Amino acid sequence: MRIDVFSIFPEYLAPLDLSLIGKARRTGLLDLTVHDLREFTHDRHRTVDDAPAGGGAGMVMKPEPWAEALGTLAEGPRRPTLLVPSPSGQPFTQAMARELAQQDWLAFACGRYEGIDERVYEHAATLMPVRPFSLGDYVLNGGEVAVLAVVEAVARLIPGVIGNAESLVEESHEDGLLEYPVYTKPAVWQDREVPAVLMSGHHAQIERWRRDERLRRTARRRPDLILKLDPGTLDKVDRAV
Ligand SMILES: COc1cccc(COC(=O)c2cn[nH]c2)c1
Repeated sequence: MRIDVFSIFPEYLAPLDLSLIGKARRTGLLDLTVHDLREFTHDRHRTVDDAPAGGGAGMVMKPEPWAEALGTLAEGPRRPTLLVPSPSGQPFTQAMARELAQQDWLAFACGRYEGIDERVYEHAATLMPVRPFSLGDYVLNGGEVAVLAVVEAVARLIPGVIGNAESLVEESHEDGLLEYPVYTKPAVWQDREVPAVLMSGHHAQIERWRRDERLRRTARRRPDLILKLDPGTLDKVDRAV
């Protein structure tokens, strides 16, 4: 997979050189490039923002640098999907992560200030699919932190990026339920015991306990997810409970 990220703070994306994502880049599994948006400005001050039309607080990102930057992605016939972190974007979910992990080429535009001139979205949409997305109902100072999260959520689903693929099988939100509680040694810690079933060696009982815990935890913390479960999952869990 190829990934291009455009930001006025490229150093914010330095964590993508670390750990499993860094290794995937070094081994060629992931072809990730971070671009400084200011490379696409031509004035002495490398200006990327200006006052909002209609007044109001803050600044808005100018269209020209973005158009030039995104234009470099449209020189050939192949085009990326452009993802734009934004408080007014479509909620990012594990399902979206799975969908994006199937793509060959993703691009990310990191907004700052009050946002990017709306005409950039309109112009970009004539060149490639454009998908504003939100990590949640809160406001960050810019898109870089959201890009770190989404690149990690997507890249870890690419075969070979994380070692043991089986840990991808049972994952939170894979089937709409939250994950069961996990334990490790010691068996007793500060007078707190690991649930006996997990020490029993009875795999069927352990599996049933884990399904029960996933449903219990989801009902308690995310009742909204219970209502969205597809019938197959509910039946499976019903049989288990
Ligand atoms: C596109 O313009 C802007 C402007 C300001 C901040 C940002 C960064 O995104 C978020 O703040 C966000 C993403 N998910 N939830 C919040 C983008």
